[in-house]
Amino acid sequence: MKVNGVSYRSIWRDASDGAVRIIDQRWLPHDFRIAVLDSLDDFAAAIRDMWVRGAPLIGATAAYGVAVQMARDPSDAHLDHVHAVLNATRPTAINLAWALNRCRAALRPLHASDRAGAAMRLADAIADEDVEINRRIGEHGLGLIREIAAAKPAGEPVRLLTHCNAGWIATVDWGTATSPMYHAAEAGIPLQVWVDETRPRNQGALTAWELGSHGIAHSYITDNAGGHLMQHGLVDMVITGTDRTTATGDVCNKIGTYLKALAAHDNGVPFYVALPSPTIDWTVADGLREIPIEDRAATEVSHVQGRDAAGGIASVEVTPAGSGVANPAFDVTPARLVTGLITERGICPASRAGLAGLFPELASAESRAS
Ligand SMILES: CSC[C@@H](O)[C@@H](O)C(=O)COP(=O)(O)O
Repeated sequence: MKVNGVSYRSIWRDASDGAVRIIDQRWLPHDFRIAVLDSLDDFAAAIRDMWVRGAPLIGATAAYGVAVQMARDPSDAHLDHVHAVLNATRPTAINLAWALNRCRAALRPLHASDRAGAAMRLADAIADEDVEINRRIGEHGLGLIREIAAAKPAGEPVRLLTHCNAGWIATVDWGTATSPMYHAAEAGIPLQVWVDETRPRNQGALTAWELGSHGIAHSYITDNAGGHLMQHGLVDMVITGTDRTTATGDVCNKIGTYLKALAAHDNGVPFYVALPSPTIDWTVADGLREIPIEDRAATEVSHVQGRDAAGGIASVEVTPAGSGVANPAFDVTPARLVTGLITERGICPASRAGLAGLFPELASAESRAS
């Protein structure tokens, strides 16, 4: 997608020098900076400390991390070491383990001298596949938005609510929850997007930055505003992303998603989740009990980062000295609260049968493995 009129992906291998570059998301939406990832420490820090973030982008970054490392030392021992280091960076988004396992399984049978080239081709393929998956999610989600628009007086906007940033910078391109929005905008359907701020890290500001860059009307709202807006009939549909969805359709996503799903359920507002297939964890049946929830630093809650009056980026403390702080970063929305899953193969109910119907080969591969 575009930044100041120039097309970017969130991660890419630069044709000029072969280096892996990322949009360094720590400074957005205020500063657009690009960083090079080179050492294993760089890749691990980039994922752990959220220079890159969002489940699909975490997976693609890990794949490029493996590729760069295979050019340095293609041994079995180093492959296992890189897998272990990167896999330990963030526990909740399944795309990380998915990408690392895929890389290791593809590289292990190869002679060491063939691994560097194969690893880089695979990382490029994972990135390209992500773009295509998200484009297709956008096409399927567009159908839902069209239906809502068709039931409204001409010109009245479709009002969507989204949580966190499941936008193009959370993926390689397009985004998951935002892809239907970009497709709707291209189709000329007027939109009004309610963007949850998503404390503590305010990823909603990233979503607002993205939508603003593409001319999509939006309002940045506090996390607690969504229920009120739904009660007053001001939300036609909720679309969120997901960091891990179980084989039974439970959806793990950024903390606060569950409360939005409850409010949507109470108010009869459809609650859809944009789900790329690499985000399905076929090994998990009960999201609430089985998905590890990332416990992040207290400073993310006690402090807020933003632009100060002098134009610099500053961090200020909001909690009183001595207060305890807890920071669970994700929650699980039970499948019963999810109206549907928008995947690259179409929309299905949030259920084992729904997912297996769209992805029979993945569902059966898992049942063979277990
Ligand atoms: C397309 S991204 C889906 C999710 O990864 C997104 O909604 C989210 O929760 C991101 O969390 P983050 O902690 O910023 O990585």
